Amino acid sequence: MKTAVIVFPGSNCDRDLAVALEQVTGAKPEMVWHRETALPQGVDFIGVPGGFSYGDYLRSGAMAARSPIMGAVKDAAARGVPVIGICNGFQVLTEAGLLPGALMRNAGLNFVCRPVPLKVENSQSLFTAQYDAGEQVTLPVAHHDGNYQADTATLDRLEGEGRVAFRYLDQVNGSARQIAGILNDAGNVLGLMPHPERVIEPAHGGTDGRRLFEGLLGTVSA
Ligand SMILES: NC(=O)CC[C@H](N)C(=O)O
Repeated sequence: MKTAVIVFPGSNCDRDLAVALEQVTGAKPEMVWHRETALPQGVDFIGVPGGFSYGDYLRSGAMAARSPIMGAVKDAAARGVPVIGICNGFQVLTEAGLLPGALMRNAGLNFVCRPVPLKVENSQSLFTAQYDAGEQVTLPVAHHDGNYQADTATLDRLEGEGRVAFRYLDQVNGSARQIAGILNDAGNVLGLMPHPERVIEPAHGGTDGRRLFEGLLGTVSA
């Protein structure tokens, strides 16, 4: 399986994601610098990592969404290649129009950095097939712009189409309907604020993130 991790100036979770992908797939991902215009031939999975791309200037993810590589990411997503955007990656994917809504400043205006309990709302997606529906998991968050907002019609559509993948059990950042992660309409793009790549082995203090990557292994052809 060929995986790729996009790297922007200011990304800081790219290596954590690379380690997670290597542990689960057995192969190192290609690290793709934002100035590239093409992805590795035959890429099976694309990760857009967390961090502070372009220093979060303008709006978190706004400048990265306009990087040269994002054209290729959009083309791959349109072909059905699974794409995950974690934290800043989620912000990039909304800014790029690959996911609806926006990540606003946290309601409490604080940077929130702690493990949070979540409910797996959809266990049928490419990314969540290894979880049980309604299962509670704990994943860490670390962000100041995690307050997911969209208009009511969009929120209703996300709920109605089973596109809310993860929901916070507690109020963490002011997100509408406590949404922590959403899918695109085709189901091959996931954006989530919590960091599954930070809890993949017991030494991390938890392993609840590992099954997300293992689920992909089972659904993406080798
Ligand atoms: N960990 C991250 O990806 C941080 C995301 C983003 N820059 C924020 O603070 O909201």
